[in-house]
Amino acid sequence: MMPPPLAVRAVLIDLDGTLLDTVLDLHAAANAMLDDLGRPGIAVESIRSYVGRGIANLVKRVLAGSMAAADDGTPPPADALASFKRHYSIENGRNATLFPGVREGLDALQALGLPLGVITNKAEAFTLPLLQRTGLYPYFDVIVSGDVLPRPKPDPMPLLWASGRLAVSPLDVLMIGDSVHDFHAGRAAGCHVFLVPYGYNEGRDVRELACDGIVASLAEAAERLVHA
Ligand SMILES: O=C(O)COP(=O)(O)O
Ligand SMILES: [Mg+2]
Repeated sequence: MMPPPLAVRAVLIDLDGTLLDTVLDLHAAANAMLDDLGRPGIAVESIRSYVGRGIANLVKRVLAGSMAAADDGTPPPADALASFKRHYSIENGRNATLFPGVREGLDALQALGLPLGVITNKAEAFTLPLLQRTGLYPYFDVIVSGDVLPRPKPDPMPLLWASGRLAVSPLDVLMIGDSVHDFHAGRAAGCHVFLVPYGYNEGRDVRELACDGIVASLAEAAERLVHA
């Protein structure tokens, strides 16, 4: 049986793994960087699990071949990071695709009169061109990238800031994401949280997380909402 509809005043949505499948572009940039460094390439499946904590952490994980490389608090080597950024600025959006139900879902959310935002850990220099190239940019009233505030997801700061920009209480906001970072950021901000099972989540199953709903698509998320 369907749960009763959730009443909200705004919806914030994660980018990589929720709106767009960006893993092929990230994979191409990672392999071009490894080639610059004279190192062998990496499998696309590794990239899929390494996405989610921003580009500096992605580069560290690619160089180390390990998820844990993101946790040591050091920056990545400057030459590797510069190479990745140079290649990603060319690859960004080339092979990125909307997940099924994204456009229908965004149209339905707009039809409900809900303001929409993007909350991503991707750097702003890549977020804005990507949203423009994929035609999603006009849907959003606020876009918060990973490098525009002192603390990115899983900190609640980007969600609290976006809620303020939209002049709504975070308690009336739904965060839709694909990962444990979206879940923790949403919970800490006091937002409702829906998760999609088709994204990246660092290789783990989002069903392990006690969120307010697992939705197969953004279209299904929209069906479960009403405007408060
Ligand atoms: O880690 C990244 O670069 C972006 O990830 P996000 O859009 O899922 O926050
Ligand atoms: Mg994501």
